[in-house]
Amino acid sequence: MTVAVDFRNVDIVFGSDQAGSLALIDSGASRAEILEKTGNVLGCAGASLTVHEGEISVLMGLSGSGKSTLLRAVNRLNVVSRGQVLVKDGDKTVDVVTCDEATLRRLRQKQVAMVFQQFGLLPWRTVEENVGLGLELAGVPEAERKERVHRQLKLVNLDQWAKKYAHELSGGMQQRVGLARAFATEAPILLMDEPFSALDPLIRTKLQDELLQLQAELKKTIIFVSHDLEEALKIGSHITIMEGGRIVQTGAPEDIVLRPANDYVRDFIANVNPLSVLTAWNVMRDRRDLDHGEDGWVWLDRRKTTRFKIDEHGLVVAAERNGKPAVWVSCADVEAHPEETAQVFWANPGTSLKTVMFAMYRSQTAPVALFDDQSRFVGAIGVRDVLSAVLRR
Ligand SMILES: Nc1ncnc2c1ncn2[C@@H]1O[C@H](COP(=O)(O)OP(=O)(O)OP(=O)(O)O)[C@@H](O)[C@H]1O
Repeated sequence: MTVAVDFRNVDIVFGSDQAGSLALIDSGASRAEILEKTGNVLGCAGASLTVHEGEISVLMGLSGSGKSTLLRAVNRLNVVSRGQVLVKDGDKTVDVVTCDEATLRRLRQKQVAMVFQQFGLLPWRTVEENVGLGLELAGVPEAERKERVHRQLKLVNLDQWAKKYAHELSGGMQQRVGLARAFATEAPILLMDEPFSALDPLIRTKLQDELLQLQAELKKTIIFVSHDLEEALKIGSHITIMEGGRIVQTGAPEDIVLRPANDYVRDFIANVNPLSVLTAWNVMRDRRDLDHGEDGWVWLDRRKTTRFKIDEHGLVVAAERNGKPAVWVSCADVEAHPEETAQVFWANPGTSLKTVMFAMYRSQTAPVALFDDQSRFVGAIGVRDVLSAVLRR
């Protein structure tokens, strides 16, 4: 995987006593202590985070935790006090902290685009003129500019609105213009600072869906600031949780939900429904950890109600439930099957836990088997595995 942005031990201090503040950071001082002793504000401290190409990396945390500060280091809207911010620039890597002004200007025009919370549209310009602003500043000729602007407006379904002014559009539409403006630069890296938080919940959900659809096609690298964990879990490939200027945890959504690093993260996830993020993979027991009997038989559950006979290729050749022969059926077909005990449902590791639970419900709590892409048996999920994941125990 190619690295698009690499934050290495980034400290950002707002104020004039940089040396004094950095020494305090090194001694582990909190933001409040640094403020008291130096009068400076700690933006972020010791932040290390690697963002790979094509992922949506979400920075999450309470207000003032340092998310925007870190984000704005990527295009040097914030000056880094110490550390490196390495940004992929074609075949090279540029340290934004130390690069010269000309390189920075080129990065801002071609590599890194930004989408703001308050849309940041110029009211005296039409939609198309707003979308084309970055291209105009970069000196892109008019004909090419027009073509690129219209392509982007079409992408966000606003081509009919090209000649309107920002105030004639709803909030959701204005933010789509903001997205189109960022896309128009064709920059591979997008910085999004709470882009949807000024919108009402329904529009917000819709724009999140649209962003995911666009991302599936455009495959940008997106660093996205949010203070809403539901949003982070929905759109993030990785989530980084910040507290008081410091990163407290980075991981895939399910890592955060299953293994919160401290009480701060635990408080965040307290109201998250684990079913919205967990997959079969997160809760299964590996086949090696199951009870193996004779002749290739493996028990799928601790209660020993269900077992499979597995051949030397890892394929299932026979199944038994409550001592009687059973068939194995995909979870995807659960609705099509009559409720009966002589069947065992199977899923893939990527199947949602919700689907697995429904299959369990339909089979009087029988365990669910897991098969890989080649139909080999890889593990099983029993009721207890589900309960412990849902109860986070
Ligand atoms: N330009 C600045 N000058 C001085 N202090 C700043 C500046 N920008 C941010 N700060 C301070 O740095 C700290 C982190 O702010 P930051 O905006 O990064 O937090 P955040 O997590 O993005 O919060 P929010 O969700 O409220 O935007 C805050 O205490 C803030 O007041």
